[in-house]
Amino acid sequence: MSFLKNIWQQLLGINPFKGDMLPSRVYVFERGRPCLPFPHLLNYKTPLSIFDAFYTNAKSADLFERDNRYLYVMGMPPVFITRDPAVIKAILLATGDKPGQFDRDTAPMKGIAQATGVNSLLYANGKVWRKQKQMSARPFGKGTLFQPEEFHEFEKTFRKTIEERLIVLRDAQEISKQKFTRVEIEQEIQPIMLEMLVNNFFGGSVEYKELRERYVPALLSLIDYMITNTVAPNLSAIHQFVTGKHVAVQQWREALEDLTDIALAGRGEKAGHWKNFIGDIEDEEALRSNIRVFLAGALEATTSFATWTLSHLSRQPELQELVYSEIKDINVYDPESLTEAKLLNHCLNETLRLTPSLYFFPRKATADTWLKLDDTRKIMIPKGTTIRLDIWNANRNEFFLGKHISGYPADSFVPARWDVLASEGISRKNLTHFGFGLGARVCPGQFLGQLEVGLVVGAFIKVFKFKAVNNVTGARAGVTTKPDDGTLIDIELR
Ligand code: HEM
Repeated sequence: MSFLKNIWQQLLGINPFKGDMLPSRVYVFERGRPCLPFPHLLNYKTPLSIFDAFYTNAKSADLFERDNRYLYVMGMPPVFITRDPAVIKAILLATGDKPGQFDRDTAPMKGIAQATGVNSLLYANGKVWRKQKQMSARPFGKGTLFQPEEFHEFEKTFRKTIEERLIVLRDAQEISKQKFTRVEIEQEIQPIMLEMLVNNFFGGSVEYKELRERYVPALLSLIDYMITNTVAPNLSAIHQFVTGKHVAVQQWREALEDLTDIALAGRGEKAGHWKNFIGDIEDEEALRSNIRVFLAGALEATTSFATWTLSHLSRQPELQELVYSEIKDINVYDPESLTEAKLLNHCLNETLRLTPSLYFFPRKATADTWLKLDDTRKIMIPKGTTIRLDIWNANRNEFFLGKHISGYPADSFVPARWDVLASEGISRKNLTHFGFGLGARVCPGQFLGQLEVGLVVGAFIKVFKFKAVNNVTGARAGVTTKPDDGTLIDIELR
């Protein structure tokens, strides 16, 4: 029935949305766009261009129509893309497990779920998600992680891990007798991030060399494979069969399983953070699913966050020096010191705004849903609509975050904007950027991630001055975004 209704509306050009303002339509074939407005084998590696394809021909004088677009074809429910922060905020706050609320659309994560399991906090919806959420609320919450004893234990072990790895880089620089060493810092950050999670957070025991040589490459290849497998599962299977790649895929999966075992090993003696996972775990497989997601997801997201911060700072030597003078005498990054390191915090916040790690959030409308955007405007999103919340473009939306509000253009990296906003009484609480999400499905790892990234970036700035090699760095987008040059920088000892 809805198929016929959709076809009917599509042929007659009837807008399926209702309300005080309506999204505008995108057609499959239009001129002047960077690519087709859906992922296929030729464009799936450049998802940011797919979003651009939605907006390229949006010429309406009405801002809402330019920022909110839909594709409506072949009797399928509409695909709705928005870069409008007000709409994104309303949808995030109306996402959850209650009847009629928006669900996470799991379609873009099908490949990921094949490797991690379907019961994880990331993939599940409804009751299973709620259970997982309850299980992880305490151990990942700010109240637990930032308890003085808990915090100091992590801060110390995290810092030790980071210092040990930076010493290797520093020694290499000293031995070379060169003023600068050129490095793709992303490769150095990845194993550090995994080490902090597996050894320090979960109390596991794995050698750094093994992390670097086996686990990081295996996880990255598996993530890449999972993305291809989501876009074109059948072609991917044929490709594996012909090239013999299935043997490699099997090895990557085994590596993820082995690392999951290592992370789980400390559970019996309540090592690392395991003491905070209270209560009986009824579903062991669901727990394993979550650990797999934490390992792969945290490696991706924290690396993205840290590399973007270093990449931005590598282009602003004066700002780098200001952050250095702020933190040079800080030896322990306890909550007080971290709060005092205001500029470092602004840099982290600005990084996640301008170059968010998770660049889109997928949602699905489970019912015809009326959304209230503010006191006067509302909009109805029809049941079955596939929703893509375009965080990358929303976070740089000039109208919401630009010069007239924050004193600086929205598409530039200016940590000082957060001072301007604060002086006007606007904080992250009321001026949303979506770097860690919002609402019920907000990132459970945000405090852990923020702590890890703050420590890595702070420690790095204390040892090195660094300069970008390339004048301009674009974004590479897969599961997360990263600087497309691997964060290629020249580092110099302080
Ligand atoms: C520091 C870098 C990180 C960033 C920028 C980040 C970002 C995000 C964002 C934006 C979401 C919401 C996605 C949505 O609404 O669709 C999310 C969800 C999630 N994150 Fe993170 N994350 C980070 C670190 C971590 C860490 C360290 C963990 C775990 C150890 C983690 C685990 C998760 C999980 C399981 C979800 C799904 C939550 C749910 O659906 O209820 N993240 N993350």
